[in-house]
Amino acid sequence: MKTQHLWWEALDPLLIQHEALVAFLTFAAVVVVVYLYRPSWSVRNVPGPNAMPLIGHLPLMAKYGPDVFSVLAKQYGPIFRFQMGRQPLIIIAEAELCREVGIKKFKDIPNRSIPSPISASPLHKKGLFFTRDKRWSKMRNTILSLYQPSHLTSLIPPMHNFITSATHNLDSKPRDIVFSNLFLKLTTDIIGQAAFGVNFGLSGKKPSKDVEVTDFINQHIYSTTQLKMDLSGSVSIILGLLIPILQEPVRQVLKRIPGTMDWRVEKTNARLSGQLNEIVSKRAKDTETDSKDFLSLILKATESDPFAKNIFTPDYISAVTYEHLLAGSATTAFTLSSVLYLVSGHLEVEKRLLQEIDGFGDRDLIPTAHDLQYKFPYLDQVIKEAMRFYMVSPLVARETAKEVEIGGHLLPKGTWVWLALGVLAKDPKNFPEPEKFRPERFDPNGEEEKLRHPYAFIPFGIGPRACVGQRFAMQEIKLTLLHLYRNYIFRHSPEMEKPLQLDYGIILSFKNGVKLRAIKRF
Ligand code: HEM
Repeated sequence: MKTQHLWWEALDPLLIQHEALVAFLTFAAVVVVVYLYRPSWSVRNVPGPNAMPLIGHLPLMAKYGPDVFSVLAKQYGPIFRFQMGRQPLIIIAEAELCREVGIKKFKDIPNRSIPSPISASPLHKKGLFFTRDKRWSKMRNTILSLYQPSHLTSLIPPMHNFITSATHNLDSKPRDIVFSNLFLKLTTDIIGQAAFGVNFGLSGKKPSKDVEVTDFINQHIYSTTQLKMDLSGSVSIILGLLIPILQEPVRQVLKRIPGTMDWRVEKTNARLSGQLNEIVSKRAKDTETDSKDFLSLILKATESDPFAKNIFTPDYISAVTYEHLLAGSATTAFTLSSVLYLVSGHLEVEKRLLQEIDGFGDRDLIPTAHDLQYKFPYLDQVIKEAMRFYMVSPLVARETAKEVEIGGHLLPKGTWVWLALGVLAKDPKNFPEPEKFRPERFDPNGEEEKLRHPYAFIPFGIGPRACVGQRFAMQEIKLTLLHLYRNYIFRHSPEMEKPLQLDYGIILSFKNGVKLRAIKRF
């Protein structure tokens, strides 16, 4: 007691002497506390677990992994608060509320929030995904016009060529094939051709020797895999999660220090942007070309529409073309791997699928876009069920543009509202026995499908901001599966873990790949 007294007594003159410093430190501490707690304070009425200072609910993420939002939805209901570091997210885990956010109140919630891995990367920020308001709607309208059914139909022959070449003689390969890798190469080749008019040559029989292309792809893979949403990203990305105000200044310092991850990411993105800008400017000069790739079509659209020209400056064209490579490869590859993995573990599904596919006609008959859309109803159900079972993009982001009421809670302008598509897909109210792989649940004549809420299954998102590449992806997925099952069946490799481990990045991926054996059909 006595010592404590002396301690204070000794401190007194010091405090008086440094009155200004003490006042400043107290003020700074208050500012820090207000800064850290202000966002969560503004949504404190939304239910949710207690958050730890600074890291929020990240430990819950580490504890429950991908299931964290299902666990919290059971405890806190269809709308709850989850604290990603300092940033609160309002998670929506019910179909009707998703409709409210994505469609009914779209005018008040038109944009996506920008997570910390993206905010440091202009290349990723200038794509359709993260552009906002008027610029987004103009960009989206121009892009949508390029996805007309006639254009998609014209893509079938090149898609088919890539598929046959990538899946030729699979049974003669080493016994286990890592299909997740094979599909990533195939889908990158397909989207590379469709977006840039460039054959990356990753999946074919003769891999490309073109150093520039290989370099570009390597830069792309590095840049993409660094977009982490947990605490394993670069220092500036982690700070962006915890203390966003420090992200940019720290990134500016670290990007100049060789050897840091921020330095490597900066160098990679600069190189990638440089290569992209070069492709765009070369193509812009090449006015004679009648190429139908996405880049050429955008350049043509900007020539005929002065408004589009203002919006689509070369940096935005590069970003949006590159975004196609990013958005259109890993998602589609993941879906293909999921289908093969799940079907090969459910032989009754495989039997019905093979019957439908064999019934289409001769093995060499290439289907039209119309055939793909209408002549494979069971294949449709299998793909949907695989996408439900492993939802590649289990969360989609939105941000309120003004104060708005959702599910009885008033959310201020700037609130991050995320739709938990993955939770909806495993909700037994809409999908009885959700852990069972049962494609028949999507049979349009079945009771389950008829009773289900129309927005319970939305793997491509919802409303005006839903995926632009949906029809492209479905065409590619069906064409690939049709070709594969005409020629092979697949069996799990004994080397593969059960159940499959998943990895969380910007989207989901298989941690150790999907390893299968291909058996030739005669
Ligand atoms: C199985 C394949 C795919 C899945 C599951 C998927 C899923 C999604 C999801 C969930 C969104 C967010 C939607 C929302 O916020 O409501 C999205 C947006 C987007 N996707 Fe896809 N996608 C796939 C393939 C593709 C392909 C092949 C492309 C390009 C050709 C593409 C390009 C885009 C773009 C540009 C956006 C942003 C749209 C906007 O903000 O206006 N996606 N996708």
